[in-house]
Parts: sequence; structure tokens; C-alpha cells
Amino acid sequence: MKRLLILEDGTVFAGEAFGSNSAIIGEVVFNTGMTGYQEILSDPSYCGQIVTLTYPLVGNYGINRDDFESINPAIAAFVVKEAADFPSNWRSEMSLDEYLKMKNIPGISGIDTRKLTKIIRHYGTLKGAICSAEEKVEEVIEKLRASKLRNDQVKQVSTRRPFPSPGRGSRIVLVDFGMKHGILRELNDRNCDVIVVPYNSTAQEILSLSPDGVMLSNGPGDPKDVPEAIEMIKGILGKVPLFGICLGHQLFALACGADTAKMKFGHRGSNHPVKDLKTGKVALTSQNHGYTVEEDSISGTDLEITHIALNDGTVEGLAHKSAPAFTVQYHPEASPGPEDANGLFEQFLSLVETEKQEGTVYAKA
Ligand SMILES: NC(=O)CC[C@H](N)C(=O)O
Repeated sequence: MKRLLILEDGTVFAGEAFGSNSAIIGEVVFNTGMTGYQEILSDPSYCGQIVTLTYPLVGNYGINRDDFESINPAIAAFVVKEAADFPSNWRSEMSLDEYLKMKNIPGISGIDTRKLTKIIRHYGTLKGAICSAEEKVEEVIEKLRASKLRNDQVKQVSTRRPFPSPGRGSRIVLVDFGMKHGILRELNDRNCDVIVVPYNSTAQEILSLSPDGVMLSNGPGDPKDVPEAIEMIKGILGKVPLFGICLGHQLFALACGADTAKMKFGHRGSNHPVKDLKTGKVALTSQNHGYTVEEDSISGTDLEITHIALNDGTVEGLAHKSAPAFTVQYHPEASPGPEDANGLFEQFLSLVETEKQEGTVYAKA
């Protein structure tokens, strides 16, 4: 069956339908990772986005039990050059097509995804529509141009209620803005006593759980669409050690008086080089973001830039000058992607230990 991907600039790509039959509108973004499609399609930070992969063959190792980053993917659609019909891997339980049908996510294959990526790189991120080949193209373009994308993605993907993931180690409250399972996995591996809480938890609610540390998760959309989280961070800053990842990093920056902006086409892939400004070391990192903390907005705040992206010089890491708090724009949980930055979890937990021993946390609470 034929299916179309139509961009708001008027470009029409015709391809083959796979996955579910639903017609959708979303923001079209590209990811350059060569593997990791299962983690990508289940990463809640892609909520509402039509994701295309520049790597041409997708689905060849199938879908397995272990590599999900959420239970229910929030991605709007998947666009690939070739979707493998017959996956081959000992872990594979179903094909990409079967999985997308099960989760009601449309896919389109047979697209020149590198051409599509060049268009996005040239114009910046665009809105797009996935529809049946029977639709009238002009009408779809008109509807697409007039459409307004949702801005409540964090609310859509965050947990409704707090839940525990018990351990005997440090008590970490993980604020779920659209948390990837990888973050919880890393904390569980280190025996943390984790409590996952909704995105709109107040500072008081979080502090009442007596955390040794608070993690601010990744998540979809524009950080400025989550003002309640910015207020919450202001209320816990300095009272408990903080570690933020991606959206958590952006929200932390906003809470400290810095600013964020939308990037032309963002960073999405698993080989983004990031430089640690203190050590000079470069790590290859997994990334998925369309917004960035503006470098010019840092002066005048109590923040310092700790990491930068080597591809474009944008801010990739921040630390607070006096409070025990640091954040990164990339993904140290590395799912998918290189594990170079995994040590940041140790850095956070040793900060938690130091603060616990010095008693500063509760002294300030
Ligand atoms: N992965 C993330 O947390 C992404 C953060 C934010 N939604 C952005 O696109 O920049």
C-alpha cells in the first residue's frame, strides 16, 4: 500500500506503508544513529515527532524484550529507507512492522531519508504529515500549515502517580518528565532507593520524601512549556544534590536564570563528540534534543559551562557555582549509544555521599 510523507514546505515523498494505518501530523526530525532503532522509537522525548533515520536499513535485528526505553512509545511516526521484513537475531520477538501495528504507530518506507535529512538541515525542523496516497496533496498541505502542534507532551508521557523502585542505597527522587528506562536502570544498578514522581510535583512534595539526591529526567518538547517544574527546581536547589539530563538540564538552566532556544535541527544520534572543559577529554555521546541552553545567557547567573559540543560549540553541561548541582544535555545512560559518559552517575552518587556526610543537605532543608 502506498503512503505519503508531506512536508510543510510542499515536498511530497511517496513510499510504502508499514506499521499502523493512522494519519498523523508531527514535527519531522532525523536521527543519525546506525543502530538503536528500538530505543529511539520508545524514547518518550520523541513524543509527537515523526522520526527519520539516516541509516538505510532499519528493523534487521527485530524488536526484543530488553531494549525498550518506555512501555508505550510516544513517537508519532517512523520514516525509513528500508524496513526489514525478516529480522534475524536471537533476541528478536517480532518485526518492526508488527510492533508498530501493535502500538498504533504509522511507518513509511522506501523514502530517500538522506534527501529528507538534507531538507531538514537546510530549512530547519519542519512539520510533516503522514497520510494515505489517496489524499489530496494540496488539502493536506493546507491543513498541515494551519495545524498547531501540541505543547503538553511532558504531561502526556509523565507518570500520573509516584512509584517506588526500592533499593538499600541512597534515596534518589527521579522526576519523570518523560523518563527513559535507562536512567532508572542506571540508578537501580547502583542500588539506589528510587522514587519516581510526576513532572508537576512541588518542591515541598519532593523534599518531604527525604531524598539524598534528586534527578531531573529527559523529556519531550520545549522546556518553557513546563513552568511548574522550573518553580520546583528553584525550591529544591541548594537543599539537595541535583543531577539533570537533557530536558532536566534545560529546566535547571531556566530555574537558574539562563535562557533556552530552539535549535535549527537539533542533535539526534549516537556519536556526538562532547568536550569536558575541565579535563579536556572528549566523550562520544548519545543525544536527542531540539532545544539548547543559550551560551550568552550564562553570564550573570551562578552557573558555569562544564561541557561543550564539538560539532557546533553549543552548551552540553552546566554546574552550579555554589550549590551541589550539575546537568548534561546528552545521555549518560547511553540507550542507545556509547557508554563514554556513564561515569556521570558515579559523579552524582559521590556528590550525594559527600553532601550526606557533611550534613549540608538536611541542614539547609
Ligand atoms: N531528550 C530530551 O530530554 C530532549 C529535551 C527537549 N525536549 C529538547 O528537544 O531539546
